[in-house]
Amino acid sequence: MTARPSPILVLASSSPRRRDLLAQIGVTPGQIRSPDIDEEPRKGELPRTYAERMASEKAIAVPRQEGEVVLAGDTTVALGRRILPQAQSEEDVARFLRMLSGRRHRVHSAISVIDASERQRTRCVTSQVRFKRLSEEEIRDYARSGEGIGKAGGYAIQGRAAGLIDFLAGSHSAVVGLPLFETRTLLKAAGIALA
Ligand SMILES: Cc1cn([C@H]2C[C@H](O)[C@@H](COP(=O)(O)OP(=O)(O)OP(=O)(O)O)O2)c(=O)[nH]c1=O
Repeated sequence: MTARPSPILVLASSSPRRRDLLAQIGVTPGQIRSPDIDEEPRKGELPRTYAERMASEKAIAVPRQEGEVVLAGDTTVALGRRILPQAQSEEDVARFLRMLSGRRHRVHSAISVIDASERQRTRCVTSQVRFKRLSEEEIRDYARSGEGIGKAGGYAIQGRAAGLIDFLAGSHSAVVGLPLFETRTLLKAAGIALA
């Protein structure tokens, strides 16, 4: 019996973080394709359901050729039932941090993999994060750093925000953008060669 060649991995993401996270577990995608989907939450949609739907839709949205495996992800920051979107400006970052200051919030990080036989599997990891009680000066300094712009919830745990976070339960890699344990498991199941 001849061993089947490992399929080509397509990363359906425009996020450099997701590329770096994959590299951390020794995976280099053969192709990177940006998904273009409507990211507006549905009315009353719960944050976890939204994260799963986004990851699933991103995986479906990119063009796929025979023999390719597609991986997509979505990281959603939630305060109760409320979704905090990607911060677009320093003002957004400051506003989100004022909301997050001193209380726990959840980060839902979903991944979705479509394997070469078109089977799609989606998983979601939920982590809890708490910022210390932030002073107005800390909030302004962080917002001014620009780090939180383009990030869900307006912060980056892999950056200087780590110095303001006093509690994390769950998966650090998931908060950054990809739950690496679950990612490895799904990629293995899809036949991607992994160490
Ligand atoms: C909470 C948090 C989010 N983020 C980032 C990861 C994601 O890039 C972004 C969440 O937005 P996503 O919609 O998950 O991803 P994206 O739009 O950047 O990329 P794509 O959809 O093409 O894959 O926030 C961090 O880098 N660090 C953090 O601590």
